[in-house]
Amino acid sequence: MTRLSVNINKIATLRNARGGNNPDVIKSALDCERFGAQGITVHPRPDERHIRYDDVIELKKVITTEFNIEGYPDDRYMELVKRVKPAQATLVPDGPHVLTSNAGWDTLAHEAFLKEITKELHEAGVRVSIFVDPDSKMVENAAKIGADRVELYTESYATKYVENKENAILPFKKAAEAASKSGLGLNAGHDLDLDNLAYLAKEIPELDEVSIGHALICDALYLGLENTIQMYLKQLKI
Ligand SMILES: CC(=O)[C@@H](O)[C@H](O)COP(=O)(O)O
Ligand SMILES: NCC(=O)COP(=O)(O)O
Repeated sequence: MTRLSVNINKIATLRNARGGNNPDVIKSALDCERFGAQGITVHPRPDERHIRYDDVIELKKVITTEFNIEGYPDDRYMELVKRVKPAQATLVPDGPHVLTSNAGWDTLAHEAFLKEITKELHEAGVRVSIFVDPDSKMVENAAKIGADRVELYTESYATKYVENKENAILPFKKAAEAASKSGLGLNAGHDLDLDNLAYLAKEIPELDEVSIGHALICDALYLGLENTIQMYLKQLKI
């Protein structure tokens, strides 16, 4: 069954808005776990506009489910991940000033760089997932690089789902097949929500994990966090 990792970036966005500690990011992570989340995801960005590098260090001390740290593998990210040793590092090609993640890696063009980074993370005992668009060539080359998993960037699925879900899922099914043939584990994320999640999980049963933040935290404002996590988990039961 597909596991749900809750991305808590947006809780930190809210906290940072007032400069205090409300909502408490650490408590929120523990509550997500208590309510059934099977992992916690964070994506510290260089400007620390939501999750701060210090949050990541504190979170690691208390989290008991899988900890996933996403980010561009610059020196600061690598130092943090090697120190914290999460279950998984998800490598994302974001420039420092992007509003949010907006593309997957070109694993051919950046093969040598990603190979070196993957090797360093493996030496630190961290599982490596590479964020890619649903493109079989990019997936296959992630396997050549030595990654353990790929995370499929689902923004295009979420956008197209509204018009035509059968078309929206097609490239993702092909990419999932390429991952499976290449011996890679499979994650997915970005803009997944209560409308589009169940269909993704049903059509791609080999999906190991989804990481969901923005929509889940927005829904939680209306529905309450415990109730929201139960509803997401229900979407994953196929
Ligand atoms: C890697 C990815 O898919 C992103 O969704 C990211 O984790 C979210 O980052 P922000 O919370 O900064 O938009
Ligand atoms: N890897 C995707 C993620 O962590 C959350 O993306 P989103 O749900 O905030 O779009």
